[in-house]
Amino acid sequence: MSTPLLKIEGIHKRFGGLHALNDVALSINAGEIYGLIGPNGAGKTTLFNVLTGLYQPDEGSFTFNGKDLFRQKPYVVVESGIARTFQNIRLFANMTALENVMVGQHVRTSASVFGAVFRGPKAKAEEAAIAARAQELLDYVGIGKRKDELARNLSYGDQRRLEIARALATSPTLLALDEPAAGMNPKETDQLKALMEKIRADGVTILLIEHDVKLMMGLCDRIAVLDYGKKIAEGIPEQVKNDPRVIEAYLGVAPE
Ligand SMILES: Nc1ncnc2c1ncn2[C@@H]1O[C@H](COP(=O)(O)OP(=O)(O)OP(=O)(O)O)[C@@H](O)[C@H]1O
Repeated sequence: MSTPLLKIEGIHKRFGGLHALNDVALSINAGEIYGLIGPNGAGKTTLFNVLTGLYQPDEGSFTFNGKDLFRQKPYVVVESGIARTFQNIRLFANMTALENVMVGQHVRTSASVFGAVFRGPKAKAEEAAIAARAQELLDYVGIGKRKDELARNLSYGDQRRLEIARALATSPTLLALDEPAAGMNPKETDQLKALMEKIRADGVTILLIEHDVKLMMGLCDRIAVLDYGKKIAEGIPEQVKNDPRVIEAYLGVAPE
């Protein structure tokens, strides 16, 4: 079997007396769309925060693309090829859509601050290339015509697309999306599903948290279920949907 792209084992994260992640293990293969579901407070976002360096896990191991990322800083995680979006949209509200994506690219560019301030030919050429790439990414997610709009004036669905474009600007190998369909209407959700399928077809692996179970069942190759910080099930959507532990976790009662 090939080595997984991302592998975590024995991850624990405690907040005081609360055991938010309890011995969580999972591995994600390159090219997968891997879903993470579970009731409110199950630990999904905490796991994202651990995987992106925002939270330091107490125990465990974490490798990505052959590199040890256990307890690494967020910028190291991004440089290693993991990008994310947030459950609560975190855009620069008073910057344009284009500028938001340009900011996302700085992790992969080389011009120094000195060069940017004095705007030598190298800095100017690099800035033009960054703007062109940002425009490409806006086109890619379907909001190219809105490039000059301030982020705060975009519709909710377009803001979510812009967050994805900004994350893609770091040229990730794995894109982690925290509830990207939250607040979307059915049409926007369908468009988002198509966008995620396109991103995967273009070679980016996707890790996805989402409460929209129908979307998850139709989109994910595999799904893991968290409940009270523990992984209680993992498998293809059909298996997970019919797993008695999952039904109990969601409904609060054991199935008949
Ligand atoms: N920084 C923190 N300090 C203290 N407790 C936290 C912190 N972050 C998360 N928690 C707690 O950890 C538990 C897991 O929360 P988390 O946000 O990971 O759940 P979730 O599965 O993403 O939930 P939701 O679906 O509601 O977003 C919750 O009880 C939450 O209150």
